[in-house]
Amino acid sequence: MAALLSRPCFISLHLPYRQGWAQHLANTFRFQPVAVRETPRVRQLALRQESAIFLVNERLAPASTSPCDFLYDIDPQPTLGTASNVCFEVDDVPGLCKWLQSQGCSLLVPPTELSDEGGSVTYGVVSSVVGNISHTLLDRSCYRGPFLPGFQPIHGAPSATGDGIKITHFDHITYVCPRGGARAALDWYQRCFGFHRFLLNPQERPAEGYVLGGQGVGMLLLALQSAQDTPAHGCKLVFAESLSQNGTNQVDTFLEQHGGAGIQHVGLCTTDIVSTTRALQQQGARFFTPPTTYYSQGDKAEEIRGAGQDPHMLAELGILLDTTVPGHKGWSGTDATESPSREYLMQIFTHPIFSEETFFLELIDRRGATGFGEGNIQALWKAVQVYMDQQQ
Ligand SMILES: O=C(O)C(=O)Cc1ccc(O)cc1
Repeated sequence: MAALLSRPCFISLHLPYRQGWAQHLANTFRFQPVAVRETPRVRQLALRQESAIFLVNERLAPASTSPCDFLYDIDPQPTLGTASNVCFEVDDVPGLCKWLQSQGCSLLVPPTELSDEGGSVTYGVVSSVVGNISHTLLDRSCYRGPFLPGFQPIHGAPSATGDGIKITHFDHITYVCPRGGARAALDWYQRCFGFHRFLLNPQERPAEGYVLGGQGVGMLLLALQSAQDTPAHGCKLVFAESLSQNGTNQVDTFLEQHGGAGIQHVGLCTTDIVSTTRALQQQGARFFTPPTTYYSQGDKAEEIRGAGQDPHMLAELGILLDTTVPGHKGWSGTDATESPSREYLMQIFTHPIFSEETFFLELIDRRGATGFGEGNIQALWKAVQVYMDQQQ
């Protein structure tokens, strides 16, 4: 009985003492604070934009917390900033927890029922096989309140509407796995949670995964999609593993500075990346800018124009674009501009959110393309390299 999981209900972030990132998420990214829970030791704030919800967990005192201080989550020791929990809605929390335990998974919080005037929910927390990641399994089918029992609603907070920011849902969650660990993680999520394999690129061989090589990128990517989701709206899980020899890339740096495997980034789906990026930059969000050669290499400008976008505008904002053609074996650099039915995607990546070079956010605007393009990942890795050199 593998679980049938739907789209994530929320992604939970843990901040070290006195790192007020919740304000940034609200003021800069225009996530709307919808509910709060405060105890003498912790504050938990739920912020939402359409169906994307972050639960931001803060410590209110430097003293160590107990594992049960955070409701619907557990405390991921040590205390560095981390995105460590993904909550999925499920139908039968006790049945699923029992089955996961029979598969050798550790149950961190047994099935627990909580209620208030809005109704009742049942949740449990299990640990993932990847790093410090845990999953809250939640049945809120009998709950009508604004967020979850135990939280106070926040009314009247400003919404993003009218700002040009258009974020609709979580598109994907990318995990960094230790070397040799991506395949085992993929198998675990398929077996335990019923996720389906998803090929990221027309060139990907299912047995090998999407291997990116050359020009400084050595990485293996494998991806899954939850069983109930459609390709257009499903949240994917992406497992990244470094294959590179020199150990100074984005994936190895994550492992080193995060103290092990975990969630590296969350892709936020936007329906208008140009207006969203412009608005976020005006609010002070910092994004990686690709090398200037990105827009002048080969026939990139032609490819961008062929997709109906303006190369100068994308270059000014730092937005990346990759094209594919349905049924065609290549991605960017192919003869995509000759096809009327091309599919493409645009992406941009924020600087790391915490003081370590670890977790970041991505904006992704999919125009029919469901995977990722190698050209964009190469541009990101180069931009990160320049950024890290400047930090030293
Ligand atoms: O392009 C994306 O959004 C991905 O999720 C692929 C990816 C994985 C790891 C990286 O360090 C950079 C890119």
